[in-house]
Amino acid sequence: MTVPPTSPSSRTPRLVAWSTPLRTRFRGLDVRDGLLVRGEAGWAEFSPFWEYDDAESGAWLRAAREAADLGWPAPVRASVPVNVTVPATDPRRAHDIVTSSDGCRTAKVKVAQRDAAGVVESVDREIARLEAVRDALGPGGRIRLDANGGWELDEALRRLPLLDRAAGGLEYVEQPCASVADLATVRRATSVLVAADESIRRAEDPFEVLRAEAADVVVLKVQPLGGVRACLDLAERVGLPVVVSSALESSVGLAAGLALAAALPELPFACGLATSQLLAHDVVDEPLLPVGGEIAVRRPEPSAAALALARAEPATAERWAERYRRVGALLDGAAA
Ligand SMILES: O=C(O)CCC(=O)c1ccccc1C(=O)O
Ligand SMILES: [Mg+2]
Repeated sequence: MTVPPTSPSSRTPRLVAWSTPLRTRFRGLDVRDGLLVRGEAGWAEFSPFWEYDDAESGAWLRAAREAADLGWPAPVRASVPVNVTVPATDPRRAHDIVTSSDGCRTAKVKVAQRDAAGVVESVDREIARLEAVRDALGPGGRIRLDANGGWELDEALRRLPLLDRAAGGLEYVEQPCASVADLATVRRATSVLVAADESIRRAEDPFEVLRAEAADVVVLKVQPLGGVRACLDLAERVGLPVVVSSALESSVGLAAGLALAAALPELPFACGLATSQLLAHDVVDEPLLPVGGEIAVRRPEPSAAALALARAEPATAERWAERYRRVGALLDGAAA
């Protein structure tokens, strides 16, 4: 891959790799990177996490091809209410993140964080984080949790009533346990609503959640589910309330999530699309950030000025170009 030394507009490269530190460690990551791809319909993002193999990355590439070649269905709303995303961090930092979130009235707080040795964070620390978030939000704000499937069933059942109390009421808990069966048990045994995330986007069969009556809400992410149209189709077939979330993309990738949230017939919950707040640098001049708790629906383009701070090193760019080529060959081979 050739990474031009000059501005993207003067050389119009088809592929540009980006990389940025995160402001706060998230999902065990300190850096996020990805690839921007320009097609007839505009700039697209291909950014599967590095632990995803080529087969699982195929859906992410289908989403990028849709954005680059086709664009997205028309919006039915002009702005999308969003949550502030609070990583598994200390109470002071959690408080700061919420107060500097530009008016978000919903906070999504990460819990069930495991350290390098696999030891789960104590419930006392989770309680302290939730108290700080409630203090920062005030009584009117909503708090949801995301455990990323990290609790054993007994941990979830023991902790959720305590966390519900510490938060002053939870909106829902996202993926408290890994298995669909455990989600169903949590849903039946506690008063907290359950949202399914990994059980939808990394599952062989996303409808298992429905058959097991394991969730009240589903989280949809454009890249892992193969594009905006694929998500709209899934939302229609699932028939449960949908929350659109990011996969920690740059604003080029976030625009696809925003297009999905803007095109859904119903949008009863705030979406997890305010994650440009977690990046030290974004690839566009005016990142997709909330104003008054909502992000205006638009599709920003990468700029040379922004990429001056967010461009990947040549070795990283080479890895992305290779991965893009391999996943593309796999997809095209599989389709033939
Ligand atoms: O929903 C949000 O607030 C932010 C997105 C988010 O949490 C996320 C970002 C990248 C990968 C996984 C997840 C997740 O929801 O588990
Ligand atoms: Mg999640």
